[in-house]
Amino acid sequence: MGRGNKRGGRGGGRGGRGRGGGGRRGGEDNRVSFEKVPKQNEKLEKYYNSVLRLSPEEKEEFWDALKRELPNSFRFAGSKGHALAVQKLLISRYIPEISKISHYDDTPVEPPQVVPWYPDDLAWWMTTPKNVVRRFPPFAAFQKYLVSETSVGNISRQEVVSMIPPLVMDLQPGMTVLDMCAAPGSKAAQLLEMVHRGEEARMRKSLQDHAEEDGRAMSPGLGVKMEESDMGDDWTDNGRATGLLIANDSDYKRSHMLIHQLKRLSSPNLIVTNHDATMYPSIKLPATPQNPAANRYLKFDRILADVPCSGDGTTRKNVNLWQDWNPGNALGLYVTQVRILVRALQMLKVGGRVVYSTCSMNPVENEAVIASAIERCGGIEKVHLLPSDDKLPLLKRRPGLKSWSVMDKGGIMWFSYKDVEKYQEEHGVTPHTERLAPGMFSPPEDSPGSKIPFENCMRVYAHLQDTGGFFIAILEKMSEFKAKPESESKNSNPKTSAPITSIVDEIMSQPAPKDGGSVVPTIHVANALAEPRSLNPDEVAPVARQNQENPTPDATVITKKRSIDDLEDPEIDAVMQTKKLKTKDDVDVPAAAGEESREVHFPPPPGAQLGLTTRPGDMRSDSRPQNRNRAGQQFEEPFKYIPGDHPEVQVVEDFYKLSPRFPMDRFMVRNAMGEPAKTIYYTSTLIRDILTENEGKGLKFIHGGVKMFMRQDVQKEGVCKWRIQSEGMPILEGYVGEERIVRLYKKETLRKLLIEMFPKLADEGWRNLDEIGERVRDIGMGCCVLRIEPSDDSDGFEERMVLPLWRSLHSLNLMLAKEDRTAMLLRIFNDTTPLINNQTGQTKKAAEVKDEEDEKPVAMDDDDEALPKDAEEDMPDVALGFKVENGKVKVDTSIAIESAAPVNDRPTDGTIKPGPYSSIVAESKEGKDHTDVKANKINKGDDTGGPEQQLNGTGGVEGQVGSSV
Ligand SMILES: C[S@@+](CC[C@H](N)C(=O)[O-])C[C@H]1O[C@@H](n2cnc3c(N)ncnc32)[C@H](O)[C@@H]1O
Repeated sequence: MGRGNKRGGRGGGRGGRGRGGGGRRGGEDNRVSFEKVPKQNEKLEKYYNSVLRLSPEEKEEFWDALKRELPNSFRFAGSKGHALAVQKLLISRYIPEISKISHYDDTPVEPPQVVPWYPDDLAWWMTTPKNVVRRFPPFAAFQKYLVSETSVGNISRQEVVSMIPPLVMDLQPGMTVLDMCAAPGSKAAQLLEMVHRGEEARMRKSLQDHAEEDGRAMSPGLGVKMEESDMGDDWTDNGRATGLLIANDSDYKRSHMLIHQLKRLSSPNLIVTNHDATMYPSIKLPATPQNPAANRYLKFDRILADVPCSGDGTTRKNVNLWQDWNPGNALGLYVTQVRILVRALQMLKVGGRVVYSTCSMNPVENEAVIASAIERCGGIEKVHLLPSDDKLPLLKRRPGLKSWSVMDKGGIMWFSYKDVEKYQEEHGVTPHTERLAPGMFSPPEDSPGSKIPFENCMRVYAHLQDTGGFFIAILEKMSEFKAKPESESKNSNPKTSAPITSIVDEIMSQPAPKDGGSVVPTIHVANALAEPRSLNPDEVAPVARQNQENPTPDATVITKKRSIDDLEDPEIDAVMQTKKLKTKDDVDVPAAAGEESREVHFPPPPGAQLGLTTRPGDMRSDSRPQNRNRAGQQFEEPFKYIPGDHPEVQVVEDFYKLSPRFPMDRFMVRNAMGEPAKTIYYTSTLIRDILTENEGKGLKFIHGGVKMFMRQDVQKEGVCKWRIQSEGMPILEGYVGEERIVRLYKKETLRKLLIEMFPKLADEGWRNLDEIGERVRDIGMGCCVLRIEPSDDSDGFEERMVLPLWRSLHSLNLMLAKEDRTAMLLRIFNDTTPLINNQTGQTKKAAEVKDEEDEKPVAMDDDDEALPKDAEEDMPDVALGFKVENGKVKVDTSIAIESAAPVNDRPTDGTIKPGPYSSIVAESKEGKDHTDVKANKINKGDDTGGPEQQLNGTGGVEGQVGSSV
């Protein structure tokens, strides 16, 4: 059921969404501004009218479609089972309602429809514009559902073409995957879901298989039949996913957007890094017992290179492109795009695949980049451009271009580089032609490049299925190669090469070791030093980039989905880094005399051993609160693993009666001391190995690990102060002993727990809690696991869920953030009852402050750029101390400890936000007094404060709704 035909652009039909009638527009602002922007650009039209070779009839459809606003699309995210459950609601509850709406203004309303080529009906789109859905009252319930499920990560508002690249990667669970340019992270989220595909079912099966050995009662939900095909092949770790996703972005702020996006998936198999992808560093792996002396480096099974591009496929969303498009944009990006793709191919395993994608239609950024990268990596014997026609058969697309012309900055079309050379012989290099390079042109007929099967690429145009424009190519590495230095490639622009380039080229062209390890960017600067010296690519990169790319205004092009403001940051950072890296102290350690090639890349900065790390973005080895560099970037706290026999781990093991089959050697903390202070994280083994092996080597790891336990001040002896976090729950709950389990079967009981915070247990209050009343009355204080079991009962659940519960002295509380409670109430009960907070006055007040903060606007689309509301939360922990002086709690920023307060309550600048502290005067190290904060009582860990405040009043709870393992 192709939607393209239904709405088919072509100037006919309704002329696209929102065009019918002349009445008042439903969504004013955006739509009006969309319609106001003149959709003409002479050069753009001239270029694509020529280069795409569309028939006159198709040209009309093409331009019509590009001028219409984009359909409203979304994807059900998370594990397949859970995504399908949320999708079912759309079908059963909301589509029937929307079907009753015939028109808004004069425009007919179509209910959402399935995107035909997306697997399992998990992607949907609708013609009614977002603004209408937001504001037209009959859509209110549907809008609430969208907002609520988006806020908890069950729905991703993503443009449909942006969903394509992950789908053609053939990513299997267990694989190692790199997303080189990942922010804001909608594709990375898809990739991470694929890394975890089948995990839920496998873990259930594994628990089932070991129930007897573990001496655990089986939950009814665990016995359900599972399709073998849903389980995948990743069995080596008791069903837990063993694969890995590294999501990277060179822009520090954007890499934190990425954390925000991906954190919702609570994956212990994820690392976020912040590197320039053109020189992505090699990642070391631990030596094997068989060959302890050999260096091993991580190579990837799959890499996504969704590179920065001119974005001219997004005119339907970024309407200003009509005004801003300029042929120089693509020319400015080509070099970076080729470098990213070459680096991707270097870091692949033999047999591994790179998917290269852009939202540009320009062959200079697409086919030309593919051809240039293949040429530099040794030709089509080394790298295959794979066919893609077997992928997503219902997706309408066109094959890649076999030949194309290039438009220079002035709008002149050139058919070959020979013509450019001839022109330049006569006129010299002009500003319009200076950026043209041989590799931007289609390979000459007699060259090896002409054998590249460009038709294997996918070109998606707006008019084919009413989408944005996109380009996708799948490349497979056939054997190892030594990449040609850029300066030796006949495709590069000879006029923009600079001597330093060869240094970078040499770094980037290191051959991979035969053992399947990866390239170590090690080079020798023979003339400069008596002994060979290794250089850190970060040292030379920005210089090389500047020399080579010779930035002009064109170099700061509009990369897709980025505002001009956003663009300035990386450039500034690069310059700042360049300046900084020129200092002697940052120079790499010389290799030992006589050593052939020492693999010292990204050395620990001077003083790192002493805990005095100062380089921007390095993993910090110190714990000083001096946590920002001049560019405002935060330093990262180190990742320190704690041994399984650590006393705190032992306490946890004992309190929760964890099965001995649970791996206790994957707990990690983020402070230099390596001591559990506030949060204990959990990661997969591979992530542990990577974070440990590369510590202090200059890799910019900015996120890794799932919060598993959070410290809680509890006054009663014998109560474990480590409460389970909802994001860690799916990983742990199957291993928790019966002593800490509460089973719930009735929807009505859950509804009470969701609506009412801190229901009282004392004074017979437990009687109101139906089937769990007696159990929660009798269970010991502290954290427990609430298992919501499915049953056939009319008041029973279809889906199994597991949630953390806190038993206080006199009350009980579900450890869920407010938006999670609200989303669950809506999803399970279609209930919008306001929440009741039984906290005492002061605590409640703090809760309201937090609620107000929650109201701040958030990006509604996962493709959108707005900094997420909890971006600050995503910032690395800041180590701060507190001291009591004259009866007042003061901040001592010189003390390097992890605070017991939730991270989002902790001051980062010497000031204090309302949090679980006493009435506080915050004081910075410099002794400056800050505003007196009306805050909560000191955390007493009881009904008068403590855990509840941290959970609902003042933040500290994040995570997924209804972990469903
Ligand atoms: C097209 S966007 C990526 C969109 C992303 N894949 C997604 O699906 O949400 C390109 C990204 O590349 C980043 N970028 C630009 N130059 C880069 C470089 N040299 N290395 C790594 N990332 C880069 C930009 O900050 C931007 O976030």
